[in-house]
Amino acid sequence: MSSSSAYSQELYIAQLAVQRASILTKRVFHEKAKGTVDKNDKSPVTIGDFGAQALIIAALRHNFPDDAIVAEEEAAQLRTDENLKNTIWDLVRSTKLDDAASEQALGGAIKDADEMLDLIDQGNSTGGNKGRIWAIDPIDGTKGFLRGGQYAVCLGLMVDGDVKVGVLGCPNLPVDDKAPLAADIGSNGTDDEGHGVLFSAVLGQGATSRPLAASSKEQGGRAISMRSIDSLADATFCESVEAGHSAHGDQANIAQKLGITKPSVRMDSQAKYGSIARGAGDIYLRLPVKATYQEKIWDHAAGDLIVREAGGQVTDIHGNRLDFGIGRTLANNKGVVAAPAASHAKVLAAVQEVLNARQ
Ligand SMILES: Nc1ncnc2c1ncn2[C@@H]1O[C@H](COP(=O)(O)O)[C@@H](O)[C@H]1OP(=O)(O)O
Ligand SMILES: [Mg+2]
Ligand SMILES: [Mg+2]
Ligand SMILES: [Mg+2]
Repeated sequence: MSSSSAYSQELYIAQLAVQRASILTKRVFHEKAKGTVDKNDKSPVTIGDFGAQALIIAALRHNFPDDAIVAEEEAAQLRTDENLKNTIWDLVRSTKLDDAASEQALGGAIKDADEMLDLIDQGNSTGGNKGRIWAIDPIDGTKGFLRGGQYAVCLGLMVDGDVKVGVLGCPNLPVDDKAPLAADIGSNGTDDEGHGVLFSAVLGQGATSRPLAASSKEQGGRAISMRSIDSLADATFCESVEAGHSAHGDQANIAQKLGITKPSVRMDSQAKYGSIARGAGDIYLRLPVKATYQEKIWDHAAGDLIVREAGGQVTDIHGNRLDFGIGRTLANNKGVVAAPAASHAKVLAAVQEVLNARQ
């Protein structure tokens, strides 16, 4: 991609920032006891989540000081837990990109532990449809991360509510775009040889993948696209591992209506979006379980763009595009239906039949 393309600098920095944060998450998995602490909402959050968020925000602040940031985590708990703060600080200050120039492009090291906490808290924007806003999920799929399954480091840039740049680091997905999705992908051990992929997209410029471990200087990547499926019966669909995050029963009924016979592939995180974008699966269904749950923008911004730039369509269960411009959540949307553009209407029709029958 030429350096004069729109958003080339944002893409470059976003890719490096996600690469660096992924190095930290892998270190946490391999080196640290993967202890969890309870957030108010009782979701598991590890030192990896805080550390990755600090590194990404530091990179954004250095390069784009005026941009707003919406990020999942906040530092309040670290301010009262010296041990936890120091553990994370040790990791953060010692995690660098291999290439000195790339590390420099991200602004280098954070000054001290207090600056780290302040950086983490700079992800507190309320979002909206004005100006430039980054959305960060430092570890999406924390449960997958903890069990050695799928997780993703997620970063998206929205401008006036529209996602323009999306980057997903998936340390435990196969590098090979053509690798079939294994049934055990939700808990396939470790991020060893042959694993680790970085998905990227810029609006109007297509989607790419490249090895996450590629030298951080390397630009570009391979173009990826969704599979064109002649018959939906041949499709593979992806869904959450967690039954509480999407309705497995309804999704099975939808698959049956579409004539799909292959079992669903269950995996955590936005790795689902990346997988279908490169044709390793075809459809991602996320039907609401709880009517009141509002999806978070950082759980979808990068994946939504990557799938659409790879030839897919992404809507909610009502057929509306995801609206990233109204705050930290997708309050205007319910659920997610992602499929190849040519098949999306059929998939959506099956979704609606099943949901209507539910009432
Ligand atoms: N009730 C819910 N319905 C849908 N998604 C949820 C729900 N509760 C949490 N999530 C979010 O879903 C994402 C993971 O989705 P998946 O199961 O597809 O991997 C996580 O970011 C998780 O948020 P959190 O990080 O706060 O746990
Ligand atoms: Mg979480
Ligand atoms: Mg998440
Ligand atoms: Mg998260």
